[in-house]
Order: sequence, then structure tokens, then C-alpha cells
Amino acid sequence: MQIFKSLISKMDHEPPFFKTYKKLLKKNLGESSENDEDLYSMVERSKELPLIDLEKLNHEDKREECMKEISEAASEWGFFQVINHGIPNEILENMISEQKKLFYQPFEDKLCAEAVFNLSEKTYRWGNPCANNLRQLSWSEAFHFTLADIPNMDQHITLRSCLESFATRMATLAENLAEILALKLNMKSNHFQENYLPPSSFLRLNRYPPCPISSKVYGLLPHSDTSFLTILNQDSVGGMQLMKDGKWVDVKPNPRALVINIGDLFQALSNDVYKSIKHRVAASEEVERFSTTFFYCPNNGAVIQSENKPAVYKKFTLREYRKQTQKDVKNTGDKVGLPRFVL
Ligand SMILES: O=C(O)CCC(=O)C(=O)O
Ligand SMILES: [Fe+2]
Repeated sequence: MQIFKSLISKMDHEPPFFKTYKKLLKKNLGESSENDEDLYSMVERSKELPLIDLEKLNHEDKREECMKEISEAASEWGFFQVINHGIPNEILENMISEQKKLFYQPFEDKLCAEAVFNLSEKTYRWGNPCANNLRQLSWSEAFHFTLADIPNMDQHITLRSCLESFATRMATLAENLAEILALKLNMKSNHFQENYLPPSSFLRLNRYPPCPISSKVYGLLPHSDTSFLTILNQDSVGGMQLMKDGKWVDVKPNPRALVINIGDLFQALSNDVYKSIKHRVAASEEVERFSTTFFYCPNNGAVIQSENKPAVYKKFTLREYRKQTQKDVKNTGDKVGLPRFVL
């Protein structure tokens, strides 16, 4: 009886993927076609993401070299890993463990998280309500916390302080990296401080439940991020993959490193010098995975415009960009993104 009870309470937190997507699963798993192949059969495993030691920034004789490594990785890969980033391990570990507590709440409670946490925006998402087939379904759940909202979580001191210390450190790291990348484009050294405050940055807490049909669905659909840049903290499970030279490449988790990627806004600001690269997460059959992403974003009214001529993109505000991508997702299932803003 006890075992039965604990089994029930253990599963209590799991989103009802099978029940909700029963029709899709039946349809797609029943059909055998070329669509039936393993989604991950073409993934390369060998390439190492550039690994950059940020400690070098503190040494006069190595600073320039390190800045060059950062800007080269941003233009060749759009992705890199950083070590010695100055964020204590304790803060990163604490984030993942608070995250676990949050995701292990009963599913019904997670659905009304914004009321529970006193947040202004919808915070909990899972699956994909618009999915028409298995390939459009993300086998994952997530909480979004805007930085502006976190101070209002006064009934949840432990979670609030964990989110605050994580977000504060991430914001500083993101801003420092962004200023370096801007400097390498010959922009003013305080471009971000001067033009985009207050930021609309936010955190996404991700959980990828074990997935019995892991070769048929994504953990997270292929996408590019809308941010200037994104910082990812992940556990040791792995599953993130990125597009490099037309092929999907596995990113092996490095427990000492944070993963940085360029988002659409920086690609536009840099006139395509820095690349916002498509990435996705592979579902795993047996192990659950946790990751936390920090999206460094300007205020919604900030104008994104490259100083380079001829400009590849027309100028736009983050608000306009979001409006367009939301419309495209609704109508086509794909966000489209920067191609909509090409001149
Ligand atoms: O969990 C990951 O590895 C990637 C998450 C991600 O791409 C995102 O949250 O935008
Ligand atoms: Fe992403």
C-alpha cells in the first residue's frame, strides 16, 4: 500500500503527455512512412564546442586573445562554452535542486503557478498545444520567470532568493560578454548599458521527462533564441544538439562550463557577423534532464539596428519582433524569425 501510494505521488507531477496527445500518438505511431525514421539518426558526435577560459580576461597580456576567441566562436559557431566564469558552483547547483522541487509539485498545481507565485505573466508551459504531429511536440515542461517579476514572489522566499542570485550573476556575465562582442564589432564599449535598459531578460527552467518514444519526438523542438545571447546551465545528462555546417551536433555536457549562444537580436545587431544558430534537445528514454536558461534581452521598445552598411535587416523593436514571431508560430507552426526582417 505504501509503495503504491509513493508511486502515485511520484507520478503526480508528470504532465499527462499520453492522455493529452493520445490521438497524435496513435496516428503517428500507427503510420509507417519515411517520416517514421529515428529523428536523431543523422547526429554527429565528435565535434567539440569551443571552450573559453574567462580567467584570461583578468590578465592584461591574455585579455585581447580571449576577446578574440569569444568573437570568433560567436561568428563561426554561434555557440561556445565558458569556464572560470566567476559564478560559484553552489549557486548553479542550488538552482537545479530548487528546480527539482518545483517540477515535483503536482501537475495541477503547476498549471496555476502564476497565481501561486504572484507573477504577471503565464509561467508554466508543457508539450505543445498547437502540435499537429509528433514532430511538433516538445516532450518537456518549463517555468518562465521574468527578472522584473522575481522580486514579487514574497511568499516563496527560498525559491525567490535562489532565482535572484542565479539571475543577478547570469545578467552580469551576459552583459560582460555582450559588451566584449560589441567592442569586437567596433561599437562603443557601453553600447548595451546605454541603449537597452531596463532589460526584459528572463529565466527558463526546463525539465525533460523520460520519454518512452524518445526516437520519435523532440525534448525541445529545433529553434533559435530571440535574445541577444543566452546562457545555459545544465545537469550532466546531455541531449542538447546544435546545427553546425548543415549537420546536427551533440553538445557533450561539461560540468565546469556554461554554454553561451548568440540569439536573433545579436545576429541582427551585428549584421550577420554573429550567428543565431538552431538548436534542439533530444528526448531521452530513461533519464530525466534539467537545464536552466537565461535569456539576455533589451527592453521591449528598444530599437535593434546594425551600424554596419549595407544593413541586412530593417530596424525593429523587440516588441515588433515578438509580435511577428508569435503570429508566425500561430499561423505556420514555425517562428520564421529574422528572415521576415531582411531588407
Ligand atoms: O535545455 C537545453 O539544453 C536547451 C534549452 C533551450 O534551448 C532553451 O530553453 O531555449
Ligand atoms: Fe534555446
